[in-house]
Amino acid sequence: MDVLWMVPLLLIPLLMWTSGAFVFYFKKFFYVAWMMCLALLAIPLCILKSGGRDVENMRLIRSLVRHVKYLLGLRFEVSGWEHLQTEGPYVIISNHQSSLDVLGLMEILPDRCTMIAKKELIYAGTVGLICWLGGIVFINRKKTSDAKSVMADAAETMLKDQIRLWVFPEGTRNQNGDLLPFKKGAFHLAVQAQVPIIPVVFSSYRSFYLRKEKQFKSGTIRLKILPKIETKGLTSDDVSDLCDKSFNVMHSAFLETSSSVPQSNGPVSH
Ligand SMILES: CCCCCCCCCCCCCCCC(=O)SCCNC(=O)CCNC(=O)[C@H](O)C(C)(C)COP(=O)(O)OP(=O)(O)OC[C@H]1O[C@@H](n2cnc3c(N)ncnc32)[C@H](O)[C@@H]1OP(=O)(O)O
Ligand SMILES: CCCCCCCC/C=C\CCCCCCCC(=O)OC[C@@H](O)COP(=O)(O)O
Repeated sequence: MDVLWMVPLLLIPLLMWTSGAFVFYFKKFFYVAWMMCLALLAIPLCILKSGGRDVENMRLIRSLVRHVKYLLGLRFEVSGWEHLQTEGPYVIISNHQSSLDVLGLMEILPDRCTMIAKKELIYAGTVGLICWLGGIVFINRKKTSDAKSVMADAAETMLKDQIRLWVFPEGTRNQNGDLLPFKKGAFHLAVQAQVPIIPVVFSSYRSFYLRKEKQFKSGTIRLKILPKIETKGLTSDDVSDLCDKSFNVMHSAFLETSSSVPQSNGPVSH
């Protein structure tokens, strides 16, 4: 009889464990904490290897992050690898749904490639420091003139140091099931440096990850690398057309890959 009162006590954690919201918070917390720990490990390794801020550190960061997808029950299906076989600098543009995008980015990140990010990221503890060591270019989105001049410098550095840059042209995270209109920075950057743009599309996360509904199941993400778009000979007058053209190819690819995303194939939590 005495043990009967323990039944609800045992049921509560069991119910929490099987509830979607618990799994959501647990996986989110684990993801952030694990990335923070990995960054802590990466910091001394990067400093020992390159002595400080260097795009080459991204190789090490990439190799340390690759296993994280397994821990979260995520799978990537990549297509269009051949489009990344382009010599020299280029600008990669992709849609941006969540901080989980970092996992897909690290799946396909080419050598000598770093990112453009909001400046607030530098304050994200060990992750912020590893972003700085990896050569990430920080911009102040609230001050367009500052952001433009940082990106103009980045165009010069790309050519001088043979660096590739990954930009999220939506300018913010977006999980509304479609793409946001693109900001122009990525296209000015590519035109100023006269380098090609390689569009990359992540399929919708909505079949396994819903922030508002607190759902984070196992799932498959399709990553589609699209053919490069040349910018040789283009000027700032062509930026709007280039932006529209890039949006259109990515939008079609987003709708196509997202409609055929397989449902979760790992253990499903409700
Ligand atoms: C082991 C380790 C574990 C841990 C491992 C961690 C790994 C580390 C992974 C990190 C991963 C990072 C992930 C970060 C993800 C984000 O931080 S996303 C947010 C930051 N990124 C961005 O915002 C990029 C996209 N934004 C842009 O490009 C925007 O254009 C800018 C530059 C911010 C400007 O913003 P805006 O003023 O709101 O934008 P916009 O309407 O485009 O431009 C206004 C005018 O300026 C003009 N303009 C814009 N840019 C330029 C330019 N560069 N030159 C000349 N004119 C320009 C436009 O043409 C426009 O003029 P009109 O054509 O209308 O006449
Ligand atoms: C205040 C700085 C941001 C706090 C970040 C918390 C620490 C994150 C720790 C581990 C996650 C590892 C991946 C880190 C890269 C996440 C990049 C990211 O997704 O930044 C958000 C930015 O794209 C758009 O921001 P907004 O949605 O416009 O706002």
